[in-house]
Order: sequence, then structure tokens, then C-alpha cells
Amino acid sequence: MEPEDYFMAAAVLSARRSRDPSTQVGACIVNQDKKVVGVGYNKMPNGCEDHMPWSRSKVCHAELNAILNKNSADLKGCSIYVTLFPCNECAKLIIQAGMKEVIYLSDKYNTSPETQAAKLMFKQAKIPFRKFLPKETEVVLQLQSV
Ligand SMILES: Nc1ccn([C@H]2C[C@H](O)[C@@H](COP(=O)(O)O)O2)c(=O)n1
Ligand SMILES: [Zn+2]
Repeated sequence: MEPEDYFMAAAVLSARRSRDPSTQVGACIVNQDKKVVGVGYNKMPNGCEDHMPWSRSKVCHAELNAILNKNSADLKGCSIYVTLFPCNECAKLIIQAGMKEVIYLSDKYNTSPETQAAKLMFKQAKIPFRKFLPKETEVVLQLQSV
């Protein structure tokens, strides 16, 4: 499997863990040695999921969780693979973490103020973003041994 397909597949698989009834988002952070250093998905804060109804305003975004789940000292020069274009709040985190590029699958909220603001900040911070173009369009996982 091509490395980039693997990294986006990791983001897609991570998104499968989200309990968001409407949009499941995954993120996978990769360092300059092409090693995965953090993955995450959108979820309610730890310990809150069973006590509060799902709320968009309280959810921790996939990018935030991937950053907080990092297994390296810092994320400078890393790439982030996301299944949905980052919002303005996540864009700030990505910029401040020193990441070097954003690769996204969906841009379904392209016209929203949050996405427009995120794009403006990435441009000003000179962080390129590009739509993911897969080599393989489908990954089949067999989890049962035969
Ligand atoms: N870059 C993003 C954008 C959104 N999310 C999360 C936040 C919500 O859980 C969901 C969006 O819900 P919708 O407005 O489609 O009902 O996705 C994220 O984690 N990262
Ligand atoms: Zn966000």
C-alpha cells in the first residue's frame, strides 16, 4: 500500500470510532520520517460521553485529539491527514504545533465561515493544504482469520 493511502486510511479508520451521529471525523499525524505519531477522532471529552447528550459545541475535534494523543515530543514538520477540512480552531492548533502541511479528504463545509477562516490562516502561515488523491480508492480489511 502507498504510504499516503495508508495514512489517510488510518484517519478514516479512526473516524469509525466516533459516536457523532452525523459526521465522523478522523485525523492522522505523520512525522518527517513517515511515522504515525498521533491519531484521533471527534468525541465528547473523556468521561463525559455517557453523561451528556451528544453536543456539537462540547465535542473535541479529531485534530485536537490527534494532537493530544501524540507520542512524540513535538509535532514540528509533521503532516496531518484529515477526513474533513479543519475548522478555524483546529487550524490554529495545527499552525501553533508547527505542522508543515494539511491533506484532507472532504471539504464539505467549504463555504462555512470556519473553513474560510481556516484557509485564510493556513495561507497567511504558509502552510499548504491539498485534497487527498488516493492511489487505491478502497481498502478491504479482513479481521477474521480463515
Ligand atoms: N475539522 C473538523 C470538523 C468537524 N469536526 C467534528 C465536529 C462535529 O463532531 C462534526 C461535525 O458535525 P456536523 O456539523 O457535520 O453535524 O465533526 C472535527 O472533528 N473536525
Ligand atoms: Zn476543528
